[in-house]
Amino acid sequence: MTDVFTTLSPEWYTGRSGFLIAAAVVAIAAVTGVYVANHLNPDDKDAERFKKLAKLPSPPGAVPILGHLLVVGSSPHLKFSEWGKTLGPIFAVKMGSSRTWVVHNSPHVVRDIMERRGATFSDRVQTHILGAVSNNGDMYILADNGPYLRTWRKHTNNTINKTRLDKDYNYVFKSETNNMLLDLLERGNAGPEGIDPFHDIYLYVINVLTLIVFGKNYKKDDPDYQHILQLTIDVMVVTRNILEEFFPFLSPLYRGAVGRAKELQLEIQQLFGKFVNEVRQDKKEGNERKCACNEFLKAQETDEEGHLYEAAIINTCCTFIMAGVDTSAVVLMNSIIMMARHPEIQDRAFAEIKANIGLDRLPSDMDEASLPYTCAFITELLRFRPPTWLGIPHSNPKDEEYNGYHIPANSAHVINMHGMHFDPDTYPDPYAFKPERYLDVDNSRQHFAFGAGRRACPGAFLAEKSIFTTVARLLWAFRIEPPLDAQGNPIEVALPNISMPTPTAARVNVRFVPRHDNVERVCRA
Ligand code: HEM
Repeated sequence: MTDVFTTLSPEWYTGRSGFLIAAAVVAIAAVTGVYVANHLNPDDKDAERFKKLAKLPSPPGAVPILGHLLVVGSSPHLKFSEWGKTLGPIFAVKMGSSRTWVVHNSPHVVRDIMERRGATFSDRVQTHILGAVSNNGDMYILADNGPYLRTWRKHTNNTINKTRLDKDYNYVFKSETNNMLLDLLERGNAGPEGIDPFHDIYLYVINVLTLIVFGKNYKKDDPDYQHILQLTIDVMVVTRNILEEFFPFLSPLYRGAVGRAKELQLEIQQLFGKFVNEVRQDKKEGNERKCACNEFLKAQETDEEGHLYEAAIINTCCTFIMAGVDTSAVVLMNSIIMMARHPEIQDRAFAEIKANIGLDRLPSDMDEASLPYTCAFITELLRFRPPTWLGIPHSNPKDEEYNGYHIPANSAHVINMHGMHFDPDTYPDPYAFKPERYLDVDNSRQHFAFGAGRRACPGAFLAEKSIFTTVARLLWAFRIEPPLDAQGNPIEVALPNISMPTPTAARVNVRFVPRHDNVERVCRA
């Protein structure tokens, strides 16, 4: 905006017209100023207001160009939690030369900003790499808030809400866990060194998702399965490249990564396009598959808004798989690690399962209400080691005010799960793994693993159902024990690493020792 009072600076008027003119001009300006202030572009008025607001507290140590990057280091969540102790529940850091990052360090800030003001704080942070890999937001996980996102969140909810999952997809969790248990029964206790269940877990989570999305599952050596697994890893690697976000002025240096992201998008369109076509073909031939993709194709026939175009369907199907595979696999691997480290927790959970379900059938997700300790184990797992410590940043397209602070336009908002999940006021003895902390407390906000507000994970029900079924069945079938050294002594299974902001699934060896003789019979029944 042109600032009336800057235009009327002394240099401007004294040099040319003398004090009389100056006085007249000032008088006119005063009147005009009132008029202009009342009729300014609202954005300009806002800009004035925002200038007067306090700046968010910020830690020391920022330097030109790099901002706080050097002091933040490679474990930002750990540093944010440390800073939160002195800076309070919300503060700002400068990550590189670009936007302000706003750290949400307390549940009430997340509630006030992301939940109550979801209409304003629900864009995503955009970079060329993210734009390329997502086909400019066709993968709606990376799209800004708007009609496209709303349409796809609506279709997601219609397809994988709790009722639909219970009604249409229960068989998926049951059959896929059975396959995994039988495989582990065969290989899991063959030698003292145990086995690494990484591929069993990935096969399970990918099959759960491909069955729900495309009505199709795979064997480990199927080339399509291998391709999905590889793409999941490649997309994860390319989207982790966030230096472009921190130093946008170096954009020529990122061409290689943007090119790679475009290649991956092409690969996604080919592979997932093939899957979508198979579903379409079956539909044409009257063999409609019961799957999310088929529902999207049906909705496409009556789509008036134009958001269900081919690339959108392909990328949404792919998003379900990309968003759900690693996250669920990390949680399941962590569940195995925590079981191996805590025989007393396993024994208590098994006792609960045996008493309430018995050994003649497998537990299912319908048993949640009668297995509170098993549920508490999973909740504690999501508090103690969520698959990401900072979630996916939200953004606000315009300048905003919060509690007297100015939140600059295009800020990136992160939920610092680490700070909140280890807050001793909410979770006494926070670094201890204690499922029982959830048994007597009515704590509806138990963790932030699934994010918050309008962008909160729409796959949370699916993930919870899948994780509960798997964990309850592993506990029912096996005692998970650490591997043994040459002398037959147990080798401690390491805790999942806490230093990575987005950890990958841990690689560990454990032994799956059958708890009873019914495992094979019941799994094959
Ligand atoms: C333990 C498993 C999972 C965890 C911990 C998890 C966590 C998250 C988090 C933190 C976000 C970002 C939320 C935010 O911005 O506030 C998210 C978004 C998302 N998740 Fe999940 N997720 C899991 C499994 C799944 C599954 C199985 C699906 C499959 C449908 C899925 C689909 C999505 C999608 C589509 C989004 C983007 C939502 C949007 O941008 O509006 N997630 N998830």
